Amino acid sequence: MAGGAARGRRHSFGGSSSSAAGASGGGGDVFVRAGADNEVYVRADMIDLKTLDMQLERTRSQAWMEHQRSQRSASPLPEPLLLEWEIDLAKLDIQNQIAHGTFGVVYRGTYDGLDVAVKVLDWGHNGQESSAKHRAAFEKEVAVWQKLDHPNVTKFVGASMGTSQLKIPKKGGGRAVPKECCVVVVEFQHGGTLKTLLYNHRDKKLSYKKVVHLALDLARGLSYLHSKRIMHRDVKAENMLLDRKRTLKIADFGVARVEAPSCEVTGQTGTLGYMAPEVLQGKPYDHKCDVYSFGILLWETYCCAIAYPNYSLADISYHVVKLGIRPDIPRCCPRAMSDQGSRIRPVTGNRRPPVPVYRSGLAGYRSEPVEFKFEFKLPRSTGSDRYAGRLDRYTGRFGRYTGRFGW
Ligand SMILES: Nc1ncnc2c1ncn2[C@@H]1O[C@H](COP(=O)(O)OP(=O)(O)OP(=O)(O)O)[C@@H](O)[C@H]1O
Repeated sequence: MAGGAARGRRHSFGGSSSSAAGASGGGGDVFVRAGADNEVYVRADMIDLKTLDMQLERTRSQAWMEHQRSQRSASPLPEPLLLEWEIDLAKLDIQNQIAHGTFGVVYRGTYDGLDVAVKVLDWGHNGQESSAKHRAAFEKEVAVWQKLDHPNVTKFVGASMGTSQLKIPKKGGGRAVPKECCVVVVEFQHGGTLKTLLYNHRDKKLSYKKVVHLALDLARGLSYLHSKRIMHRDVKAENMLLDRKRTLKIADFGVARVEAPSCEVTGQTGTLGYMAPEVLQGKPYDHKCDVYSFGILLWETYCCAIAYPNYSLADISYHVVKLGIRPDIPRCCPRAMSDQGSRIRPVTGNRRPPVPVYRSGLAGYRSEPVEFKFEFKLPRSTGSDRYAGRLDRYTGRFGRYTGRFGW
């Protein structure tokens, strides 16, 4: 009460205390009574302003905390914190189904207004152990993909590690939506897969210029991945998507691995025809296995055909590993792409002349290990030396594949 009075009348004190009468205490008293109504005043010279300010501050902060607490209890549950890559399901609109993958369904949709492909993963009901394994693989895929940013790599938008709140329209048909599903959202690519493009050109082949553009896109994308120490391990036509301008984008990091420095991995991962001999044999391998697959895919892109159609694992292993057979390069292939004569050298140490393997065809294939360099120049007709220059630069990085690659 006294404090309140003190605050309320502080300004009126002025020099009035000297005229105050009827002091209630000795010279040290703070309070004085004055006037007929015995009003209580405070002696200005005795007020400890510092303590008063501290008290005031304490009261104010208590009131503020009280206010915050009441606000919190009035509002609904706090928003859960989203991880860096976690999608906000409220912004996801799933539309029609576009494909069935091995472990789920791919839908088209939008995320926050962006055209996206939504991969809803379903690992079946093969027991908790298998599901945990797949989940761990999925987490790895997300961890690899979310950090990537390159024009030739499909852009990762986000993921959800397990949700029961997906709204999937029934009309698409297909499998029932699993109760708890993991979801990957990536930028939608409007041009379909490279596999479809090659199939559509099985009769009328792609122009050479287009082949080189696609090869460059793939080379740049792979080179970027390798610079981040990532092996894709499943380079194949199905996993290459095209945008509206037919720029190639590497997709599907399901089996991609981050390569530990100076470390090789084992395990047969990939797709038969694209697997490097060392992978087929179950030997240790590193990022060079992608270079081998790149070569096979380059051949497929040029020929608009499948490298080893209808081969079983046993057939491919026998032909590729034991006989050292590789796809035959057509004679019509421009020398700039096919003639690796000056680039293929035995790495056995003896300086024999370069081996123009492709000319002799499969019958004359030399099986000694060769150093293969993807180095081709555009012919003048394409009117662009720029690409040749870039490709040369890229070649430097890719030029160390020393498997049995005998074009
Ligand atoms: N970003 C995308 N834009 C457009 N279509 C896509 C996209 N991602 C995937 N698809 C389509 O979905 C198909 C399957 O996708 P994806 O290969 O990622 O699934 P998957 O389950 O990993 O399949 P698999 O393991 O059999 O290779 C692709 O072939 C393509 O047609």
